[in-house]
Amino acid sequence: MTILIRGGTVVNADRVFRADVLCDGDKIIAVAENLAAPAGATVIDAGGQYVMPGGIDTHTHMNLPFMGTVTQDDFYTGTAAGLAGGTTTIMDFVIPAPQQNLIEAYHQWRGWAQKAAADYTFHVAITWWDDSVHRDMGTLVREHGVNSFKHFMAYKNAIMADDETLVKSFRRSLELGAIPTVHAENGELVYQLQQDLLKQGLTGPSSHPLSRPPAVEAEAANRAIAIANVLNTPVYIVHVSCAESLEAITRARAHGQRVYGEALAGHLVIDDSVYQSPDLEFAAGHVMSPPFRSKQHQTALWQGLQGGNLHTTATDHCTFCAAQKAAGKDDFTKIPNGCGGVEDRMSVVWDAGVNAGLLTPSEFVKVTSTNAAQIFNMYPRKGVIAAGADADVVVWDPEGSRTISARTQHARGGFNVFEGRTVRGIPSATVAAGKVVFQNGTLMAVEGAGRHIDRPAFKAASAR
Ligand SMILES: NC(=O)NCCC(=O)O
Ligand SMILES: [Zn+2]
Ligand SMILES: [Zn+2]
Repeated sequence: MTILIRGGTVVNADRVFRADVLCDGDKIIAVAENLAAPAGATVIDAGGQYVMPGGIDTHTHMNLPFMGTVTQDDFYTGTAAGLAGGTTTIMDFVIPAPQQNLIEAYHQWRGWAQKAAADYTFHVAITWWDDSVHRDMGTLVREHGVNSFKHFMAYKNAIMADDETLVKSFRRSLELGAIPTVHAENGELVYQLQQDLLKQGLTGPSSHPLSRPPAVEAEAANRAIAIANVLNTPVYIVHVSCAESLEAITRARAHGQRVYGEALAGHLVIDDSVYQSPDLEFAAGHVMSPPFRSKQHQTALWQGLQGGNLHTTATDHCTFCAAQKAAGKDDFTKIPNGCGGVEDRMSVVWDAGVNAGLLTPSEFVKVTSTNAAQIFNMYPRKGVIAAGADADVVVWDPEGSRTISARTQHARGGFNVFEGRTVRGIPSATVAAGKVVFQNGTLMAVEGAGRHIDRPAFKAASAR
């Protein structure tokens, strides 16, 4: 398929310029003014609109078995929803059960992802440690295109990585040229605070944020950063939600440490008042970890994105329906943690960031696509509008608007944390791997069209 996107303004992370964009097969082949349409080409008129690299959501959980249940969105429905919102690549997580062989888990997730409508790639979680994990990390990096490993510092008695695992895995990641990433919350503290709250009879969702205050997150962020500093590894902190974690990142970066931070669209615009709702289904629908915080923390996160101490935006898309959330109706610790957003991130960040004057269009591209591609070694295949890059392109209508609702979303779960929010700035067309997959409100996602994106190590793997 040949596609000419004509008359738009290309927005890359480094500059904004008038150009047409010609795609052939799954690649962009030319970016220049006044390109002629080849015979048979599909022409998209982008007059007055922006033409940007497809969004990369660095943090999703499709088809995730978690807390005794499985997320509502699988790799097809979740990636299709992303395409409707301008996200053309997701970075999902292989999360082996404790003692599960890493390679077996990797193939399990690859099997589930066969359905994906958009490109995908995997971080692999290190949830336990022995010699086979050390060995299999090498195999994943050398043979399976994995260059990032995830560590849950929370979820005690489940997938939590202790300090021994963190140290050994960070060291192994360095050896392999992979980047360690962390969910930074002190799992022991969370567990003890949860038990205290339950003993006091505080069993509802309003206890969820009380069991995970900012200091719990900051302790883990500081610990991960300290371990990375001693071992001389980079580290990427997922879903940074509070000022204290951001301060830890900022301080480390000021001392020359290579620390990266991710902000979630939800944490940027939703505050913790949601947990006080008398509608317990609504409050439980917002239970995710780390929890939504006060407005002061939202302001700090925006400053982090503006100042370059936070680098990516993601969603942690992890959808559970009301019936699943009801597993915790008598005990908030049993509410499956997770919220959606893959369909909404680009518009939410544009509306609350660019329209509010907090981000320029180029900064928007940086934090929704380019930085992710660079940090996780997919650049310049992804993250830029340039000849040779993948034909993942969003035609962005800065004046188009929509009101977000679970009633009209493509994602499953029947709930949306952005419910009722009207956003200005929406995709008028999404091109993924050289195919028009969304145009003027119509989704044309194809099950199975997504591809696994191999991400090479950051330096040649040793012969070990
Ligand atoms: N974030 C969340 O609450 N659920 C998904 C798993 C995780 O990322 O911690
Ligand atoms: Zn997490
Ligand atoms: Zn997550």
